[in-house]
Amino acid sequence: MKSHIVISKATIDRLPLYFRTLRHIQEEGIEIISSEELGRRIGVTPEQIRKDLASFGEFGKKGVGYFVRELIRNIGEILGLHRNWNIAIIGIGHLGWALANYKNFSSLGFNLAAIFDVDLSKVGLTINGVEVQHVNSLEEVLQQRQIHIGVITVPAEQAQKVADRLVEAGVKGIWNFAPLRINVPGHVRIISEDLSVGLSSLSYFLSRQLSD
Ligand SMILES: NC(=O)c1ccc[n+]([C@@H]2O[C@H](COP(=O)([O-])OP(=O)(O)OC[C@H]3O[C@@H](n4cnc5c(N)ncnc54)[C@H](O)[C@@H]3O)[C@@H](O)[C@H]2O)c1
Repeated sequence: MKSHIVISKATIDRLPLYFRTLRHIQEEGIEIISSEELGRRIGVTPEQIRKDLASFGEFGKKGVGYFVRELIRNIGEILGLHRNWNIAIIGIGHLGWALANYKNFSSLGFNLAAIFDVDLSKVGLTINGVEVQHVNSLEEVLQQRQIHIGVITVPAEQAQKVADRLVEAGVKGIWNFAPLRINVPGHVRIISEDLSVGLSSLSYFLSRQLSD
């Protein structure tokens, strides 16, 4: 990778899209793909793809295209997906349950290694091969199982407290679904998802259409 170049967040956000699309292309048995065809499938311009990939090195062959297998490997390495990340889900309610059962995470190298909840009626259940443990044992289990990423799916009022415990236990990445801003120290990376953002954007565009 070209270390002196600052990569924009927009570029990094597009890489998983390239990765996912290339994997579908590979499943179709296609070995070489042009940036035009890749762009058509993803809905971005070929120039954008070439520019994004050029930030990380030289991929593809002029006049030939990208070698699909090689590009999947390269993008996977850029995204760190060649490592295996152990993840823990905290809060196995509606959303936690859905995430725990999402099979695609494991194909990307994310290993669901622990699940916690405070509700005794859920403790002891097995979900996607992982036993739900009481949140009281969070620190001990996180250390034993070398958890890298904590997924927060508890009610908002519990989320900061859970995040503090994750940080204290040594987790370096947090994927937060609770609808509030969570504070973490600088060495911890946090990504917050807000599903209402997508719906609100749709609402914005539909409102414009209706008032035209
Ligand atoms: N359901 C959705 O579609 C959705 C979408 C976006 C965001 N969210 C957010 O995700 C979070 C979870 O939503 P949900 O619908 O799954 O809620 P839920 O009430 O169904 O589940 C929450 C779970 O967290 C557990 N819990 C509570 N306190 C805990 C603690 N201190 N430690 C461990 N577990 C604890 C509860 O026992 C329960 O099992 C909320 O913050 C919600 O706002 C939900």
